[in-house]
Amino acid sequence: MADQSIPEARTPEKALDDGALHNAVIKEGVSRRRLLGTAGATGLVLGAAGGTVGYAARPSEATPLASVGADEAMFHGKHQPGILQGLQACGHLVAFDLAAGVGRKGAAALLRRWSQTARRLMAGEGTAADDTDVARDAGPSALTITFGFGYSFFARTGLEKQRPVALDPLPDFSSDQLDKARSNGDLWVQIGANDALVAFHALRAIQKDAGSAARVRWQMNGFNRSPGATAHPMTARNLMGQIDGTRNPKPSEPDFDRRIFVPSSGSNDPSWMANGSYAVVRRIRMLLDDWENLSVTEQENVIGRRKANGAALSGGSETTEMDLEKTDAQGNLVVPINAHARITRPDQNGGAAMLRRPFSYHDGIGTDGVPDAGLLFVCWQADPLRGFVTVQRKLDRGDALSKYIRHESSGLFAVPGGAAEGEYVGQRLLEG
Ligand SMILES: C=CC1=C(C)c2cc3[nH]c(cc4nc(cc5[nH]c(cc1n2)c(C)c5CCC(=O)O)C(CCC(=O)O)=C4C)c(C)c3C=C
Ligand SMILES: [Fe+2]
Repeated sequence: MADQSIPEARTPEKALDDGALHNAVIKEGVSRRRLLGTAGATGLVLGAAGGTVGYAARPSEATPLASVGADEAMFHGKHQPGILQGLQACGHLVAFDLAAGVGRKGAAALLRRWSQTARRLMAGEGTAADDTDVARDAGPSALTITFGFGYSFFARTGLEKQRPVALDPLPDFSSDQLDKARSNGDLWVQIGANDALVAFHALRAIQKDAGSAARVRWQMNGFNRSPGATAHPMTARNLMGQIDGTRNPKPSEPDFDRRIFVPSSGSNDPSWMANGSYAVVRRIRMLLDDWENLSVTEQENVIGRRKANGAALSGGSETTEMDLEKTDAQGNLVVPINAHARITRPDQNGGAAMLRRPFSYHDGIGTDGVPDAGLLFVCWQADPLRGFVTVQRKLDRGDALSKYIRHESSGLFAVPGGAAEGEYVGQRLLEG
C-alpha cells in the first residue's frame, strides 16, 4: 500500500518517494508567529537536522515530537490542499447550506473570507480578526482546508448553467441506509491537521466566517494514526484493524492525474473545474461487534488480504501483486470470489480508480447500543460515475464486507482547482 503513511521526518519541500501519499506539498519549517522562541522550535530544528527519528522507542530528550507542528501545506497551488497530502491525525468534515437570499454575491464574499482564513491558518498565523487563541503556540501542523460545492449550491446562486454534469446525484444503492439530514449540502469543507487543537481552531474560524451567510448542515469528526506512532512509516489501519490504502493510485503513475483531477481541456466539465476533483463522502458505520466475532482467518477472507501485513492471500508482502487465479489443494480460489480487495480492483471494474483518503470516526455508543464508529470514507476522482459509482455498484451486488458495514450518509462535491496567488477558491466559478 502505500502509503497513506505519514512520514516522521521531512526535509523542506521534499517530495516523498512513490509509496507515500503524499506530503509532496508539505514543507518543513518553523512557523513564523507561533513557534519562534519556544522550546518547540528548538526541537524542530534538531529534528530536521537529525533526519529520520523512530518514535517506537520511549521518546528521549532528542526525540523531536514538536516537529509535527512545523509541517506546512501550501494553500495556493494547482490543486487544493487536502487531496495529495498524507493522512492527517485529526479531521473535521462539515457541510453548510447558504442562508435564504445570499445568492452569488454573498457566496463569493464567503469564499473570499474562507480562503483568506485558510491561507493564514495553514501558514501558522492567526485569523485576521478575533482569533480564538485555540491554536496559539502550535505550528501549522500540516493543516489543510479544502472547499467544495454541492449540487444544490448552483440553483441557490443562479449558476445552474455552470453546474457540472458529474455532480448529478449519486444513484441509490440497495444497501444504503442514508440519513438525508447528514448528506450532501450546498458547500463542503474538509479540515485536516496533525494536531487536534489546530484542527478545531480552523473549524471554529470557518464556522465564524460563515456568519449569517451559511449555517452548518452537518459535521463529522474523524481521526487517523498520529505521525510518529509507528516505528516506521506505514499504510494506515482502520477501525477493523486492516491495513487500508495499499492499492491507492500513486502520483508517479502515468495515469494518476487523468484519474484523479479534471483536465484543463478535453473533458465535459466546465472550465472552472480545471485541476479540480470530485469528492465522494460516505459515512460508513462498521458493525464492530459482528466483525470482531469473526476469526482472523474469516476476516482475512472477507478482504482477501492478511490482517497483519496487508499482503494478498495469494502470498508475498503488502506490495506483491495479487494472484487472482491462485487455487489451494482443493481447487478453491485463495482470494475468495467476493473478497473486497478482489472486486474493487480497477481491472475488475473497467479501469475505475479513485484516491481514498479517509478518516476513522467514533461517536460513542449509538442508540442501538453498539459503537457508532467506522470510516468517513472520502474518495477523489476526475469522474465519480467512472470512479466511485462503478465500484460501489459492484460492491452492492456482492461484497463480502457488506455484512459488516452500513452506509449511513453520503455527499458528492465539486472541488475546484487550487487558488492562484491573489485568488480565492472558486473565484473562476463565482466571477467567471
Ligand atoms: C466504492 C468504493 C469503496 C468503498 C465504499 C470501500 C469501503 C471500505 N473499504 C474498506 C477496506 C479496504 N478496502 C480496500 C481496498 C479498496 N477499496 C476500494 C473501494 C472502496 N472501499 C478500492 C478501490 C480498493 C483498492 C482496490 C485495488 O486497487 O486493488 C482494502 C485493501 C487494501 C487497499 O488496497 O487499500 C481494505 C482493507 C473498508 C473497511 C470499507 C468500509 C468501511
Ligand atoms: Fe475498500
